[in-house]
Amino acid sequence: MVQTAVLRQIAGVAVNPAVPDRAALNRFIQAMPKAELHIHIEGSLEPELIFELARRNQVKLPYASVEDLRAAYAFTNLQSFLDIYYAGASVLLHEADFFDMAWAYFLRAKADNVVHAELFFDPQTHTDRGVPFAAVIDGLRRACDRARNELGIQAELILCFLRHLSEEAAFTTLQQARPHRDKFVGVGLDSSEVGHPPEKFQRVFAAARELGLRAVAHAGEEGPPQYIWDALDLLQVQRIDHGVQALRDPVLVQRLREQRIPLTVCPLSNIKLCVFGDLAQHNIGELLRQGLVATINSDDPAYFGGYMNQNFVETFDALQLGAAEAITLARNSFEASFATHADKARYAALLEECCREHGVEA
Ligand SMILES: Nc1ncnc2[nH]cnc12
Ligand SMILES: [Zn+2]
Repeated sequence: MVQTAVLRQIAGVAVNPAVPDRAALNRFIQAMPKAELHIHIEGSLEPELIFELARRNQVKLPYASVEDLRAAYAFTNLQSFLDIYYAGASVLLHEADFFDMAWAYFLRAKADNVVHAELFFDPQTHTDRGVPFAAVIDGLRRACDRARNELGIQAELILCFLRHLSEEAAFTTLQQARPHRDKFVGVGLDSSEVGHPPEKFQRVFAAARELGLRAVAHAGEEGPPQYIWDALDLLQVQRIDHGVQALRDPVLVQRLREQRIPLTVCPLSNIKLCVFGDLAQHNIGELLRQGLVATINSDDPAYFGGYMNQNFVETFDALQLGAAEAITLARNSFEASFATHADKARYAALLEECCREHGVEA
């Protein structure tokens, strides 16, 4: 049924006179309310802010200038990116630094009409350098609260364990997080995927679920479909981050479709990290045609060349997607979010209003 509905929508847009050209479609995408569910807040740290914080905190960087740093953003795979990403985060020392980083992201997200955002953060990247856990989470939480009050963006935090580190280190982090339980909604799993399968973190995810936390995990970014199975069965996650390798396993696709397990896909990230050769080869169109609850997200926008709307517009151009897919992706993002029922209803109403204003069939 779901698949039929998607196909009908896709068929509809090809002849939809309400969206006559790419420029009109881009205006609709720009205005469309959307949720961002896969953003590493440390990956929103723009080179300019890295240099400003380095100066403020007297941290020496191995790059002479913003341009020098940007020139180093030529990645061949996930690990080549992570090495630079962790180096960039070394300028974050104080509560105010975490606030400034997240606030800069929220201003950018507002410009893209993001109405709901769930931010990943990597506490171990900071606590391992001696930064107190409280400085990290309090700065981020303060920015989330201000985003809600001043920008109308509902924002939540998801604590990610670094999978290249040990299970014991993840347990220590969960312990540090316990007094701050009310400041974040879930746990995730990120960093180097291949060689660090979900099973390594089965017990720590069980402990997190005991605390009433939601669970998500990166799986099937570079790693095999089996990691997606294991994230679902062993970690009992509610969403899969990336998941683009799922199409290699038709039985897995059937499960994802039937259980409506969302995939938080990040097209520009996948190109920058060489998961696909170019956007025309990206499989997000196919994921939608297969009836999966796929969403579009920016991952690490300061490193990968674009925030939400850039991801949408470049992907839509390359794959010749239309308004029907844009609406499906926005709806999927709300469905996949950890928003309350009341907020989900409000987002749906905003989307309908946007469709009406742009003459697009909802
Ligand atoms: N794309 C990505 N995959 C895994 N870990 C990450 N940490 C930041 N970005 C990441
Ligand atoms: Zn990610």
